[in-house]
Amino acid sequence: MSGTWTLPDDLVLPEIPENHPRPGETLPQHWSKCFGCGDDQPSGMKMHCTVGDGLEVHGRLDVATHYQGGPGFIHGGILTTAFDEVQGMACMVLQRPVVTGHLQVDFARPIPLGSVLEFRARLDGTVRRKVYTSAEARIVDGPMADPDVVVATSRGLFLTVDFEHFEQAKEFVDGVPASPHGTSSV
Ligand SMILES: CCCCC/C=C\C/C=C\C/C=C\C/C=C\CCCC(=O)SCCNC(=O)CCNC(=O)[C@H](O)C(C)(C)COP(=O)(O)OP(=O)(O)OC[C@H]1O[C@@H](n2cnc3c(N)ncnc32)[C@H](O)[C@@H]1OP(=O)(O)O
Repeated sequence: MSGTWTLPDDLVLPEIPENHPRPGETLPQHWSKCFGCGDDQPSGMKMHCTVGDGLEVHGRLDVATHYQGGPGFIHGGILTTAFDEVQGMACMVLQRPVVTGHLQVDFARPIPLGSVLEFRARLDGTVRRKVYTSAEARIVDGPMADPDVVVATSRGLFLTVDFEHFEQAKEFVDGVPASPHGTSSV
């Protein structure tokens, strides 16, 4: 990673709640209209995440042709969105809503269309409402697949918020969500 990112010394590691999905199990979407994970968002990426060991979460993304940036390669914003999603999902263990405060991505290798990306994200610890996360991506299938090569990395700071944070925008939710506000997994 070339960016600056320093983890604080006083990080707290959360306990994994009894009702949290176990390793290998799928994490529920946090919001059905979410562009990253929602199954009621036709234009979205529909990413699914599973629980890994400890505080790790795994996600996959099929790099579709309409995710194109430069000719033949993924758009950097799409890759950033995928990191935002899986790192946000790594915060789900806290069982509180979070929003992204800061996200920094290093694009280490080009990622061609048709790739299948595997993401490994983790919650590194919390300080008060601040949630520190990190993640890597690898191409596990497709034309330039090499699961030993990290093609991108990300560091993200999330902030826990109250549900009221989303109340102020509820008028703007499009259509009728499949899982109404406040009845998602947490
Ligand atoms: C999207 C969730 C839907 C609801 C689902 C509900 C439950 C699901 C559970 C979990 C969610 C699971 C998965 C989520 C997956 C993906 C989600 C994608 C997430 C997004 O895509 S979300 C959209 C983009 N996101 C925003 O739309 C945020 C806009 N923004 C704000 O709403 C405010 O900006 C906010 C709230 C971030 C902070 O505001 P605030 O007033 O609450 O907090 P305040 O300023 O007091 O800061 C407190 C401490 O954080 C430090 N701090 C703050 N910001 C910092 C920064 N940028 N860099 C470094 N440090 C920062 C301060 O320095 C201080 O630090 P200290 O404690 O040390 O003093």
